[in-house]
Amino acid sequence: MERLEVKNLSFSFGVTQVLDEINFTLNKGHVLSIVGPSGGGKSTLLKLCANILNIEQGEINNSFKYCSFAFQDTRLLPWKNVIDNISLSLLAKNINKKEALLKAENIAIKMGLKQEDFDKFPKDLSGGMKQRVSFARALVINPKLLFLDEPFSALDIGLKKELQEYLINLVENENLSILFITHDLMEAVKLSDEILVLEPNPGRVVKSFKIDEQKSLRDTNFVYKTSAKLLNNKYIIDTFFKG
Ligand SMILES: Nc1ncnc2c1ncn2[C@@H]1O[C@H](COP(=O)(O)OP(=O)(O)OP(=O)(O)O)[C@@H](O)[C@H]1O
Repeated sequence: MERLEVKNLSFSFGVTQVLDEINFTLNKGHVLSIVGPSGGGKSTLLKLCANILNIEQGEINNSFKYCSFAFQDTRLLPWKNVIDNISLSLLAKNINKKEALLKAENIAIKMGLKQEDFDKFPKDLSGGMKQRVSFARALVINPKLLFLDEPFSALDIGLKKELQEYLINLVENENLSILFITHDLMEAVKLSDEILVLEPNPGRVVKSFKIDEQKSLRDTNFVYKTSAKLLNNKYIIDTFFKG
């Protein structure tokens, strides 16, 4: 079965150790969140898993066939319009231009973009629209593993809910797997099968929580209650409030 396996992973920037002996496994069709305070090494961990940074110590085995990313900072190419930004990853896979454009348009519509937006450049898009484009670009290749780094942080609650529900549908019905980095416990509770708490200086996993409730049934009440319970947990208190 496809999986992402992280074994004894440690990492330093120069003399500063950022991650210390991280271990976890993300299985197919599961969502694993890493939560922790700012500067704790969450983004570094995700970049190592996504092969954006080189591993120094430890091991990462990723057997998922197609992986893609969405970050808080959408990193759209400013000189390309909406559809060209989305279709780029397809063209990189040698899919012919006509088919790539059609696929890009289809996913753009699914992500709530309108035909009149297709020719716009990133500078003419709102933050929410840019994030829709970023998700479309990530999903157009039909990834099996999605790396998400705080992609909902700057979004209004309506768009956040819409994109989260879209992802939950892909996880539950198409076995999408997600490695999700966030400092928002409620987001993690809404989406995850498992939440790892990353204590900073250096980043170490100090606690893991499993959530069994079916994701599509996690309403606001469930998310509030579960988050409130976690906020009373010693490890969460120590990591977020005493760190
Ligand atoms: N390229 C870099 N060079 C040197 N130090 C870095 C670099 N990137 C990150 N760091 C440092 O590594 C530590 C962890 O940063 P990282 O961005 O991984 O944390 P984070 O938990 O994702 O934080 P946030 O939630 O604020 O994004 C921080 O002290 C940061 O200053």
